Amino acid sequence: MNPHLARLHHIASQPSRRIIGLMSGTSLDGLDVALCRLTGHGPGTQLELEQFRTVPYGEDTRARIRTVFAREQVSLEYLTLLNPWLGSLHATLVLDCLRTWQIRPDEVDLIASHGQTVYHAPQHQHQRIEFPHNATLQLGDGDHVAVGTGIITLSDFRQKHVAAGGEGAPLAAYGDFLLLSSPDEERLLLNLGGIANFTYLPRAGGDTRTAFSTDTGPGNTLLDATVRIYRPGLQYDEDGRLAAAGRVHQGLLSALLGHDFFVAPLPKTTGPELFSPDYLTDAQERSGTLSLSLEDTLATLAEFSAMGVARAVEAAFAERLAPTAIYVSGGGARNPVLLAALKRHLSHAHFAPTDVLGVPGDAKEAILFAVLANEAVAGQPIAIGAGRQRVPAVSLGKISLPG
Ligand SMILES: Nc1ncnc2c1ncn2[C@@H]1O[C@H](COP(=O)(O)OP(=O)(O)OP(=O)(O)O)[C@@H](O)[C@H]1O
Ligand SMILES: CC(=O)N[C@H]1[C@@H]2OC[C@@H](O2)[C@@H](O)[C@@H]1O[C@H](C)C(=O)O
Repeated sequence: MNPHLARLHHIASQPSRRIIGLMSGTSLDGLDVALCRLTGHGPGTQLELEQFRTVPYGEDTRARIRTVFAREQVSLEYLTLLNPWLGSLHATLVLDCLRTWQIRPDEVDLIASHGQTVYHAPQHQHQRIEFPHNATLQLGDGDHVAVGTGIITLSDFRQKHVAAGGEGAPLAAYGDFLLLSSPDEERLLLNLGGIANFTYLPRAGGDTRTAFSTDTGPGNTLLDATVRIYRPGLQYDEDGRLAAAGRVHQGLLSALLGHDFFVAPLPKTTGPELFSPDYLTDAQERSGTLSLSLEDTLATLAEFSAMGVARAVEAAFAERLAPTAIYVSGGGARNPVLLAALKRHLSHAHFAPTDVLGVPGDAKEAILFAVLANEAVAGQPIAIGAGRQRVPAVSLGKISLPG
């Protein structure tokens, strides 16, 4: 037997595994590295987060990714070159973290690498009739991560979801369901990243077919892009200070909300391909607000993100009361203007950070991929959401051997 397959077999048969989850999200702020000890599998999975770090990307890395990120037209050569480069970069960053944590690579069982989404194309967004299916593309090839670190690597988690009829996202439902279901309450887990999404979890032991996750629209992506355009050098509106000094412009807000995405059935996904600076410019033109101040524009965009979340919650729970327990993660949880708007629109709910559930918000998505890898090698296809469209019961991820 191939010794790497023998090692994988051994890892899969152990009661617990040490897995590094890697996530690089749409905000391009850096690589999240979560060293997890996962015991068991399925709904009994236990998580111990041993270490976590976000390794910030340098300006050069961000610029390379932005050369292709969410763009319809790019150089095919550049894309081809970026794929192994990112994989090797991620391998190097993992080795740097392991050195800092004084852990040898052979003390880690698996890496679960999300890669970098560079283009997300659900059918409702690309609308090309010659391609009647969903598609999504993540770069940072798993073979490069495996060979570069010497650690068996699972990657490219989204393709199986698409192959089985999903949009390739959000995958959060699977990990949230395994780690965060509670017998005491039904929950919403709200992630405010570049794109905002939430997972609905019924009470543990309840009807698992009702669990699902959905994107709701922009989280921070338009806020960040606008700050970068008006204030080059700034990456985002720290603590929402600029937005707090502005006022919501109702005309611009209506124009922003006037897209079919906000009335499309749940679950649904989106990305910065749609919610780009052009989307804002178009709404500004239609509402005659091209010369609105930066502060008022940001205040309106924060309101827009919050209303996207509120509309999706209303749509999901049109016929009954929405869960009152909402746990928040993602960088947008640090934006007080966004949070205040959410609390206004979802006034029935109690908000708390996911940290109170033992899962630090900043690490949650990286942990999610470690959980998916754990299921792929030691578990079963994850059967949730069978009552909802596009939540396939599959195990996710491709396996790269280091030699
Ligand atoms: N102190 C802060 N004040 C305001 N906003 C903040 C603060 N800290 C982080 N953010 C916002 O959070 C963003 C990063 O969020 P996060 O890391 O959750 O995104 P991501 O994981 O890349 O996105 P996605 O989940 O869509 O892939 C920043 O770009 C910024 O907009
Ligand atoms: C295609 C893609 O990378 N989507 C991301 C993105 O970031 C947030 C939101 O849009 C979510 O749908 C997804 O990530 C999380 C981890 C998910 O799949 O659940």
